[in-house]
Amino acid sequence: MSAEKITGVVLAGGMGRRMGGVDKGLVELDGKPMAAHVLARLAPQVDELMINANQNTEAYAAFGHPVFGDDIPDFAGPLAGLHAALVRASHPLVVTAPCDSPFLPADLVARLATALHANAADLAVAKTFDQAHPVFCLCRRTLADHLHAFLAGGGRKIDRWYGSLNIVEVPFDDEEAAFRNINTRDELSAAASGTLPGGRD
Ligand SMILES: Nc1nc2c(ncn2[C@@H]2O[C@H](COP(=O)(O)OP(=O)(O)OP(=O)(O)O)[C@@H](O)[C@H]2O)c(=O)[nH]1
Ligand SMILES: [Mg+2]
Repeated sequence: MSAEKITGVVLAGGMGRRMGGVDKGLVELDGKPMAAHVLARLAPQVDELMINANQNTEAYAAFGHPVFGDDIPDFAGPLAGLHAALVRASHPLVVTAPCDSPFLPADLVARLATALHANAADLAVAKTFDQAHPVFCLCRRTLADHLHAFLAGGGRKIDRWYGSLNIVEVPFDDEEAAFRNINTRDELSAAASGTLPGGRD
């Protein structure tokens, strides 16, 4: 792990429309909320852990980590959650993981940090083959003002913000299944039974 300390943030601020408008992080997989799966995988990889959620704050607080919502209203997307995280993090680096990817790699943070430092990048982001996984990123806290300006100017698209930065894409081709992403009820049942391929972002 890098000498610079890292704050981990579980992004659970979405509306879960493809699952019928539920709070996806609280939906259970194998008897445990999906956010709890993600927290358990991320906890050993970071020095501080927080949760970004815009609804059901008390339920998220029960996981035992600080919970905060977006500063920008009306579900502006994952960048709003990342911005709120950057301004609250205690540590110089912030890593994000979405609440709906319960199998995330155990070496996610180590590999992102190695690449970030080796390339002197502002942000490291995971990919498998040619599929980007933009909500799995490790980001310098000093980007908070830059991101704020992007959001204040109406920017919402994560790829467009990344396009303005010095980023490094980190291949996880050997761990493709770990990025399995659960957006619908069908994908949830498939993940529980472990029989069907998972969904994409
Ligand atoms: N903070 C914050 N996070 C968001 C927002 N919208 C999506 N996210 C997060 O971004 C990640 C990827 O989002 P999606 O898979 O599209 O989740 P979602 O938006 O809840 O689901 P859909 O409504 O079906 O698209 C998840 O971790 C979401 O919680 C938002 O407005 N604010
Ligand atoms: Mg969405």
